[in-house]
Amino acid sequence: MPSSPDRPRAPLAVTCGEPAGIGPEVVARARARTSAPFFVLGNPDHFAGFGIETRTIDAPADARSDILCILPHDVPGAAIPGQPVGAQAAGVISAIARAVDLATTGAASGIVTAPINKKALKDGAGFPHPGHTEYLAALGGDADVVMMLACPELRVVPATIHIPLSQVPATLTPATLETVLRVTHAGLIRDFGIARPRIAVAGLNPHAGEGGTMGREEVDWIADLVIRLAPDLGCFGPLPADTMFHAAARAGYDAAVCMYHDQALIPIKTIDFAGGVNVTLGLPFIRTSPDHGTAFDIAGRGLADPTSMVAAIEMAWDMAGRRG
Ligand SMILES: NC(=O)C1=CN([C@@H]2O[C@H](COP(=O)(O)OP(=O)(O)OC[C@H]3O[C@@H](n4cnc5c(N)ncnc54)[C@H](O)[C@@H]3O)[C@@H](O)[C@H]2O)C=CC1
Ligand SMILES: NCC(=O)COP(=O)(O)O
Repeated sequence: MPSSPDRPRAPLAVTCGEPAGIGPEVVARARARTSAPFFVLGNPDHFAGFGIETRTIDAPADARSDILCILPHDVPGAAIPGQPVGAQAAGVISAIARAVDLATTGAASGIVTAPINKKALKDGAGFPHPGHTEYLAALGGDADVVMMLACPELRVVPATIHIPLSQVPATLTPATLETVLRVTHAGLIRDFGIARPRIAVAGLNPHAGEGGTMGREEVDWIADLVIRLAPDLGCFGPLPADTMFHAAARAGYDAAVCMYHDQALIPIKTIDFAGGVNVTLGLPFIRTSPDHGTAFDIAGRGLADPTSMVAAIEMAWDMAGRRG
């Protein structure tokens, strides 16, 4: 059942992510750093040992904000830092689907995903998706979704996501870029409260092609598309990507739509790796995630910084409040 202004919001559903990674640690440590209500779906044993009091609950409505509440989910066996266990992969995946069900029925206000290791899920359970974003799009009825990474100084959207660089030019089409721009525009209004979003569009090629001398996509179609959509979507460009992320340039837009994964993610992870949040726009439910991955190199060593997980939880909670 969806929430409304006169009914208390349901807690957030946090997924356990890869047990061999830093997900359980950052979820546990996040509990002490935010008052937003959440529970985590996973194996309670995986959340012990972080010095955070835990409690197993029977239903989302039992979640409390002063204690780490765990709704048990079948992810069998011990968590071994840095070493994924094949038999756990199916549970990691089904926890995501269960969280989506809870959000869809209103038992959860939204979902926050702890990081998964894509290779571990492929090896362990044949996971066919390159990441959460694509899996959630499928669970959301093949929704047109957009990956946005956001921190206080910058929001970026990669128009193509988890594909080889060699496939980017063929995957980018006027139709796909138009969809990305429309979903981004709608998300900035709905979830970030920006009445008239300004969207900067990066070029694909060095110097945004420099008039066709370094690649033709910009002159062949990107510029025309951006001009056509500008009155509706407040977009402009294509801009040379190397000069659109310095502080003065960032002040001129609310989000930068980039052509491929690293063009978008390198600037934001450089500016604010600790505080960045990954949010999926276009889904019929709220989903955020920390910007980092499973970090096997530091798992189990007490070094994981929970700041991004805290920011992801608080962003999802704010969005839930905004949506009502
Ligand atoms: N939302 C998700 O499920 C995401 C999953 N991944 C997956 O994570 C796996 C590892 O990816 P990598 O590229 O190595 O990125 P990573 O983010 O896991 O690690 C990169 C570097 O940052 C450090 N680091 C990451 N998070 C940290 C934290 N909270 N505190 C302190 N240091 C931290 C790590 O120790 C490592 O040196 C891959 O399988 C990737 O696909 C990556 C990004 C997001
Ligand atoms: N590099 C971002 C990333 O891998 C996160 O992807 P997703 O699992 O949120 O789709």
